[in-house]
Amino acid sequence: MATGRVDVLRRRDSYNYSKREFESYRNGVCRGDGVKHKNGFHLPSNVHNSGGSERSSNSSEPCSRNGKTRKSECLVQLPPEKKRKFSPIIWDREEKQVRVSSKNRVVPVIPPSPAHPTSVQNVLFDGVVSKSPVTVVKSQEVEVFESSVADYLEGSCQSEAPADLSTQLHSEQSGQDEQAKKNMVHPPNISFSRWASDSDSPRAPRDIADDPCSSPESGEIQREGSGGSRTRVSSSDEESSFETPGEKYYGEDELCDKNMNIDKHDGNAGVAINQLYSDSESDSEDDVDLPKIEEPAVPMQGSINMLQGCRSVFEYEKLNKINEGTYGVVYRARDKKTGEIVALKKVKMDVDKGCDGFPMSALREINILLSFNHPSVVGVKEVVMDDFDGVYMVMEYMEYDLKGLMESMKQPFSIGEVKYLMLQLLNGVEYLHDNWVLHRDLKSSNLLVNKEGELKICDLGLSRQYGSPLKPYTPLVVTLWYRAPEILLGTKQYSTAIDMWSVGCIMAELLAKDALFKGKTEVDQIDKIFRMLGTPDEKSGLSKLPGFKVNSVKQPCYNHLRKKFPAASFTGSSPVLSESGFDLLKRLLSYNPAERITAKDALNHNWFRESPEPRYDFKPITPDQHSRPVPKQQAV
Ligand SMILES: Nc1ncnc2c1ncn2[C@@H]1O[C@H](COP(=O)(O)OP(=O)(O)OP(=O)(O)O)[C@@H](O)[C@H]1O
Repeated sequence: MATGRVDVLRRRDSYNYSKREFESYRNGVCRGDGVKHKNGFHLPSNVHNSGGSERSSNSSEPCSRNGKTRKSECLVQLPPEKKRKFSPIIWDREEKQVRVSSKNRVVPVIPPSPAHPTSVQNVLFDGVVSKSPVTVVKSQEVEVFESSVADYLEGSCQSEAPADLSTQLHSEQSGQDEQAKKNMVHPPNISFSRWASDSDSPRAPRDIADDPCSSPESGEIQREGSGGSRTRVSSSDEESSFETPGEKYYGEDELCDKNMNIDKHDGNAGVAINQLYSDSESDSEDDVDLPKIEEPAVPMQGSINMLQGCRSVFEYEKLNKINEGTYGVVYRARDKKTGEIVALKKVKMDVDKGCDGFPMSALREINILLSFNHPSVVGVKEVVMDDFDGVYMVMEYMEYDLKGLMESMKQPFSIGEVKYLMLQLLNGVEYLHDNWVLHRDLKSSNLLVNKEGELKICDLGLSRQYGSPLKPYTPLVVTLWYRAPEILLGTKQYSTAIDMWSVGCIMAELLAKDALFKGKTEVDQIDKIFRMLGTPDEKSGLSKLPGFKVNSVKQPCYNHLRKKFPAASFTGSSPVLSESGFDLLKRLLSYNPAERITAKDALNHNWFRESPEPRYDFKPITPDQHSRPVPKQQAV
């Protein structure tokens, strides 16, 4: 067995240990060793074992979720693994694999030989068979990804091609690229089959959700180019029901969207979204001469049966509009059959044209969220459509977003509450990063909280799998406040550290109930950062970046940050932060991306162990931020 595989297994075991605990807690599993935590996230060991205000893990606690007893969940459950629910990529150096598609096609996956260590044939996106040989010697991850994207781009979706894939992986530090590439050949703690199944068994048909069109690697989203604005319409009073066939409806944005869907896109949404559910016809050449494998009659547990196609949005009753972002309008709705309250995010069709006119951001978000499975990442249950090719993501409903929650609070969160929220956030970010996904738009309004106090990351429209080229944001659309200095200063190579900077900004915001750096322009933003954190020195690497020369503020490092978060406050006007807490904040806001703390290390930071301990019993007390009374005419 290759070293890489051993590392994988070791890592997987250690993950399952913590995951078992938190999943069992979340699912209300009645038995299990150790302390269970409300949102099932990884905890530092001595926090684990501490009692205090931690929520009870009493074994007699009824198994319940959302107040309903679920007998089945009282059984011992196998912990979900730290991987995607299904995978767009098969990486396996060990064994031959077959890929099964919805068309009963089987594509052999040829393991790379030492002579061809980077065979592209071992990487297949569903619906796209790798054809392009790759001869340049690069890290395996870079190569497989690059070839897949290239193949994808040869197909039906004309997305922007990556320009320089070889220099991206983990290489924020100039001069370390070579080492980074070497590391990537046998990366420590990185699986060669990160997304593949444990068993290396044939891929199940559910994998077809990861359609080539929906591949997050397949094109760069530039919000600034989208023409969309980031104006939010919060909890609009305007109510409108989903139009059923033969009915008329008058909701303003629905009318707009309807016209867009019909006139501008001519059904392309349907084409694109159906590609999430069934194999593309465009690769039909691969159907030839391939042996068939029976599809399992019953979909695997926890999976979504992608072969069924999209259900209709009319399965849901719209209750009210929650919010509107750049890429979607989010509604609160009720499942007509089960009565479950859900959030429906209607994809805006006019923001960016990715695949067949369907917004690439939405394809990415759908693809990633459908395949992800983590308590701190918002769950997407299914994708539904209306009669006008309007596409909706059906998500678990969350009563608050952190920004709105803070706005409704008179006092900032307590330190224990901040710790609990930070632990959940870090667990979610760790999961994204472990699955090679950069969120790239972490901010308080993209962190949802439910009435149980569970925090979940949402809005993965800008996210992408790293290893691909990443372009700097521009100030026009994406919120500046959480943007890492290296991006502001024009770096073209960035990685997970950009999310960690955002996490640092969020930590400060949670403590102070106010955003840390509220710049109006990119220059203003970087100026505010430098004034607060000091002028970066040579070692930070920032001074070499193109944008650095415009900044002339000279400040000693981190002094002002400490003033804002003092160790003690006699007036009570500033949020108090211990040495340890300040150390974590400083490391999150480290100028040098290579030195910026990772999610994993942050989770093990001493701050979470010291008193006061995280408030696991935290529940927001403000009324449901996203709900509205249901108008009579819409009642079931
Ligand atoms: N599952 C959910 N439950 C409740 N509210 C949600 C849910 N998902 C999103 N929202 C609300 O809708 C808002 C917008 O959602 P989201 O960020 O996904 O849309 P977007 O168009 O991608 O926004 P952005 O402009 O930030 O990119 C969120 O800030 C939140 O208030």
